Amino acid sequence: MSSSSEQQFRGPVDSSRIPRYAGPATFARLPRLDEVGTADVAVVGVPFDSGVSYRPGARFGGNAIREASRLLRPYNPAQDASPFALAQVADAGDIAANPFNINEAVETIEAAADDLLGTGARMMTLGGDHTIALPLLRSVAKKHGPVALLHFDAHLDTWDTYFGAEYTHGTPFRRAVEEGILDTEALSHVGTRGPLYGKQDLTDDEKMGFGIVTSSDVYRRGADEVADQLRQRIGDRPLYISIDIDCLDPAHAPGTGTPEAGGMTSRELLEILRGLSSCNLVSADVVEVAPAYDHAEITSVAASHTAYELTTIMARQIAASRTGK
Ligand SMILES: N=C(N)NCCCC(=O)O
Ligand SMILES: [Zn+2]
Ligand SMILES: [Zn+2]
Repeated sequence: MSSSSEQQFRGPVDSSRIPRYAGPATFARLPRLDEVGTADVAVVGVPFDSGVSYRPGARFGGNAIREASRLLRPYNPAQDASPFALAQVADAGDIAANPFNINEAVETIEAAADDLLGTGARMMTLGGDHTIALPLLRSVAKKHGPVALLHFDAHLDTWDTYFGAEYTHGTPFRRAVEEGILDTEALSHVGTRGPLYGKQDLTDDEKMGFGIVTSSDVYRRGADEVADQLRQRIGDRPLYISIDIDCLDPAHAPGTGTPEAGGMTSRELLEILRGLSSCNLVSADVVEVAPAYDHAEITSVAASHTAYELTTIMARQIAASRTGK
């Protein structure tokens, strides 16, 4: 048997031989899951946006991120790692969720996530609107128990209901706390800003256990200090990172459904993520990319690089646990 250090994984199409704009788009031009059998990290799309409260269109986000990811290269200097050589990363295609029935869609997403996690893969999910974080977290918690959550977003997404609906893109984390699937000792929002319905929104959120790092905090304190603080709060708990692309300023991510002025830069987001590379990241999502409002792929490029950093964190940890380091 070959030693683990000699393990070969099928990586992206070689862009020096086949131009990167040729052929169908998978994330980072990686193989499809059915081409490799099983994967350590499964990149999966969830084209669902029936939970939005304002502009629709995030159902097209996953494929826009795949298209924008054609330019990613195999070596990530910021984390000194070649993620696709450290672990098998593959594109698992899309979860087909019912656009006309939110409750059924939530069940479908949870069941499909159970199947993927059941193969031993970690999930790198491309949304879709933020509703999808709830079924993904349910599935992750079945495997790991209540998880630490790092939630990058302009919004709290801990509101109660919209028009009486429990499952929407503004409510997934309140439901998750109610269901006991989050570790309430380690919950943080990052990038929060913008007007709220009332001060009570903040009181409720704090009662649920969330800490808040606003986008102004990131600006004033800097990415390194913020990442240090988050790392201390998370410790070695199993961690889920959920990234609503509207955590970025509309200048950095115009293609999204509920934009708010005064957000983080994409550089700040990527730097914070790199500062979390030692955390036990069990799965992650990038949601709320709505390409109809995008220009020149600004938003989907930012989202593809975000997913690349998250994938790199997971691949490094998988490789380290394989070699026992
Ligand atoms: N973009 C997300 N996930 N949530 C925004 C909800 C904002 C609102 O309609 O009040
Ligand atoms: Zn948001
Ligand atoms: Zn959100």
